[in-house]
Amino acid sequence: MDNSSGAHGTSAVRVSGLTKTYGTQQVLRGVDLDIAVGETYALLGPNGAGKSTTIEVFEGIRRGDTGSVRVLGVDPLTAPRQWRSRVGIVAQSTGDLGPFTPRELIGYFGSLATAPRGVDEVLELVGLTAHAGKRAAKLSGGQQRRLDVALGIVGRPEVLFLDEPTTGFDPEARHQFWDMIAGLSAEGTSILLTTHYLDEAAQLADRVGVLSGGRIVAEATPELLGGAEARVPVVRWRDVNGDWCEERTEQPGELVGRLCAEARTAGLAGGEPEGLEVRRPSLEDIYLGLIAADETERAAAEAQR
Ligand SMILES: Nc1ncnc2c1ncn2[C@@H]1O[C@H](COP(=O)(O)OP(=O)(O)OP(=O)(O)O)[C@@H](O)[C@H]1O
Repeated sequence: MDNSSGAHGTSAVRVSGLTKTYGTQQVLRGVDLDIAVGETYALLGPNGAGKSTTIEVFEGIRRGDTGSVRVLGVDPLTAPRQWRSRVGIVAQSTGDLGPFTPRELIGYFGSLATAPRGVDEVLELVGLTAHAGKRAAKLSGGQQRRLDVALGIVGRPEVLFLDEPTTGFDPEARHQFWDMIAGLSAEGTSILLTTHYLDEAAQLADRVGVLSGGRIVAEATPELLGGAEARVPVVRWRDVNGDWCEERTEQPGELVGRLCAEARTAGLAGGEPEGLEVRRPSLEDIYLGLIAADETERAAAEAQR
């Protein structure tokens, strides 16, 4: 059924020109995405950028206005019933799970799938074994989120959509989650996740895309996002007057050597420039820079109208 061949081989998700307007607010202005089978893709963007809207269109629970959407080669809106069992969904918020326990819920969701994972295996994968018999409503926020993830993966989906999956997780749970996702990815699962944690995107994603102003404004591997220029190290120090100085340079060692020589000449204690630090911009710095640049560009375009 899936014969769509994208830039990275066969596509798990292939979207072009997706637009969506709520009332008078145009949220998506032409989203293009091509996620390969087996790829893990992190969709980043500020609050309200339209990440959940995009994912909901891919899940077939929301209708885009225009554009072409194919998930596993099929239009989610007209997909046959068996397509659903090939797609796993972890929405941003889950409804009331009633009086049931994780074991019962995982068992029930698994019974709807053609080749489900075992209930104990799933409980173990999401770290809920010790809470398998508690009522879902009595679980902590982080434990309920783990249960959401469990219900999304029990059917052994080929494509997994995760909308802010680790919100509310403690650091240990996030690391366990990352290991679990790495395992699913190694099994060949295609994964699209949204997250506000840039370390999570760097850890998990083969590629990241930045959604801003209704479009994907940057897309690359986490190591290459924003280009080489954005990764130039930044040297910060206080000058002899105590004022903060900052310089971006490809040769931080050379600059530091010069600053040390100047500090010695000025007779500073130990010949050390005060407050000296050399930093390579993190993925978060680069992401924030891309968002700020896009907002400035859009404001300028708006002002010219
Ligand atoms: N059903 C709806 N009706 C009207 N407006 C909506 C609806 N759903 C979302 N919106 C609006 O569309 C915009 C995008 O929302 P969306 O939830 O897709 O963003 P998001 O990138 O997922 O944000 P967040 O990071 O906060 O989860 C927001 O301004 C939101 O208020």
